Amino acid sequence: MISTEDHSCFSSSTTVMKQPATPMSVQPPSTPPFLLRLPSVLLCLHILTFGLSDAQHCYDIGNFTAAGNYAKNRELVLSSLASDMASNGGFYSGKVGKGSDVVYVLGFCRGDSSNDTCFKCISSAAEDLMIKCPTQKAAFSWGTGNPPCIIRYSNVPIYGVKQTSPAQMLYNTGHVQMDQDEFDPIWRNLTEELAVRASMGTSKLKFAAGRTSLPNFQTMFALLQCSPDLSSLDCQSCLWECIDGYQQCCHGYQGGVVQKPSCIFRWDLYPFFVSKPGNPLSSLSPPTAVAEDDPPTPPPANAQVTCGNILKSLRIAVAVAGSAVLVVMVIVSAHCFIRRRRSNPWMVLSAKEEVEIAENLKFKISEIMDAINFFSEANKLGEGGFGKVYRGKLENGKYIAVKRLERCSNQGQQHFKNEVTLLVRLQHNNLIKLHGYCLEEGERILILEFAPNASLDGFISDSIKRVFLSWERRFSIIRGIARGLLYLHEDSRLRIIHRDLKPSNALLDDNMNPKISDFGTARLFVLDQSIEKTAHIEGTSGYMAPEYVKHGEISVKTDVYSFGVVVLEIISGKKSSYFSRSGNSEHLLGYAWKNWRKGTPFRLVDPMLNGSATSELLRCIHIALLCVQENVARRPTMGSVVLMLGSQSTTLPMPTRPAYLTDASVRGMWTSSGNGSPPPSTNEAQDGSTSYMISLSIDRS
Ligand SMILES: Nc1ncnc2c1ncn2[C@@H]1O[C@H](COP(=O)(O)OP(=O)(O)OP(=O)(O)O)[C@@H](O)[C@H]1O
Repeated sequence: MISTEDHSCFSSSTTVMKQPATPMSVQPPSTPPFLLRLPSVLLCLHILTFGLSDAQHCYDIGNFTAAGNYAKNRELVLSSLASDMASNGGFYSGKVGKGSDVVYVLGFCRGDSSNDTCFKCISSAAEDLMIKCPTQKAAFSWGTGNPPCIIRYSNVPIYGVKQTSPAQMLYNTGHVQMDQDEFDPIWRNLTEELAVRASMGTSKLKFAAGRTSLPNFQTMFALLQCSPDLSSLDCQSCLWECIDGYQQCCHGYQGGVVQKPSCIFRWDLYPFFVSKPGNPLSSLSPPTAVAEDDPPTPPPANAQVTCGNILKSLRIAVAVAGSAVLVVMVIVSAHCFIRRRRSNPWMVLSAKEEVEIAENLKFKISEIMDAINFFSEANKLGEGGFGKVYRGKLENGKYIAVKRLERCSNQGQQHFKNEVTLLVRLQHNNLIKLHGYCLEEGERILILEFAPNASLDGFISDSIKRVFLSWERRFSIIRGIARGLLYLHEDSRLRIIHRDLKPSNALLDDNMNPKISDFGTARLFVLDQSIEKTAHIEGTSGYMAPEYVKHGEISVKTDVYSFGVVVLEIISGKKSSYFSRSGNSEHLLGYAWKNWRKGTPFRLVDPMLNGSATSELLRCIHIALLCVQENVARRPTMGSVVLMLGSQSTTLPMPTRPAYLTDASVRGMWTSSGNGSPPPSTNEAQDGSTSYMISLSIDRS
């Protein structure tokens, strides 16, 4: 359980005095803890003397009379809120009264609260609200409990309404004790991944917490939560604002809190949240959850800044100056605003900009119906595991591809969320663009950039269309796919593993430029994490790396493996499934390896490529074989692949034996494993390849 001292330094000067001298595990071992803490405690006290903002905020939208019905209704709704929440699992939304006297209320506790702490936090916050906002028609409180809780009431409906101001920010006055440039991407990856996870929660709980290791042996912990009534998009944008807001005000410090009426964010270098078996923290990986009995240790010192109130706080701070330390703090705080963009030059969009984009992306169902002629078969481009894809034309003449997800599938719901939340933030010439989405009338529709030449798959498996694939074109497609994957793995704001790279997910625009598509199975990854284990295998036979199929291990190298298979297919003009279908039990990778070993690699090459640049071809076979090696560590990263493809002079290491699983062996493994896994759900494509979805019983230890 979190001690009261943990919260104290952020919110109460009395409890700051009680702050125990327990050394934090996050401090460098060589420095005596009291020396490290001393200046920080001084800072903390100094900052706290200029006054903290209240945990409550009374909105200035009108007053009620103390003897009127609104007052009675408010008292009724607030005094019963704690028990209403206790019986509703920590989140409650309701209303009391009629007409102009109706009072709407909403409350939620932090996801790691116990029933007891939740109850206490809500009860005292409700009481405080009645005292501190005696006649105001709308107000909210972050509570004074630890963990905190949020209450809002208003005379207008608030369920599902995102409220992001005012915000409260607090930061830990200790500084990050490692190279900031090395630290920043790790921080961003953890917080951004948790923001996505939290936003994908349920209508009862949108909460994610986790941790990641830092190169200096410290551990970073973060927790993000939204009011569960928010939509995923609203939740995510609220959390992005918290993350960006923290960066703006407090970049460089070693912990902080950003609280808004609709969402909260906290991070630090010590375990400040509680994980119990069975609560949402336990199921998060990566980052891993903190063990239940990890003692929550207080930070060395903290200070507070109220966002939206920052300038006010700074003015007061200057007024109580006399303390050189405060002046330094002021300068540093002001400096943070300027530093943020400089420290994140690649952070192109702010959270606000992203929300605007998400809003602009909403399409009306009527617009889509007009564009694709009411889902007419004549407009159908193809069909995947989760629904059909149609070609359409918007009123402005622009062509689009409309992906309509099956109505009934839960899995489809997850895929839909995944595609929207990822695609909205990805911008690269080799990734398909998201033009919009539609969620009307029970439909889940993605409006995508239209690729006039459809998928690479259609060219490889069609002996007539394949003629158009000269070696120059194939090589340019290979390089384009490599660049798209590199962007996903290393260059975008997020680390993304695609998990289902295959020729049907490489679409071709009118210049035959490849665009990676289908992010339904894509997975966000934490930067410093090399391997994650998943119990949910999704992908297509022939393209999935063996360690992923057998053990659920995902890493960037699983995509590298799929890339290698795709390159061999492009070079050979044959699908990996071709060999097993033609009665020949040999897999494409086995065939390629055998000929490589025998010194006859050109046997693999599509006869249509006779006379093409042989050294380039040979180099591509070589690179592809490096990508599909059994030894995961030996497979190159996409960064190395792009380099190797771009220069004929880079020396390539010798490939070792590839690993592959035939379709039959995948099926056999899953049906006879006896590991309790259910049989895979499959979707057999016309070409004979099979898409798999299976939940494995894997050992997560
Ligand atoms: N943006 C697009 N432009 C043009 N054609 C497209 C577009 N998106 C998809 N298609 C076509 O629709 C087909 C189905 O696409 P979808 O992404 O739904 O599934 P898939 O990748 O083929 O299979 P799976 O869902 O099993 O991975 C594709 O093979 C392609 O031919």
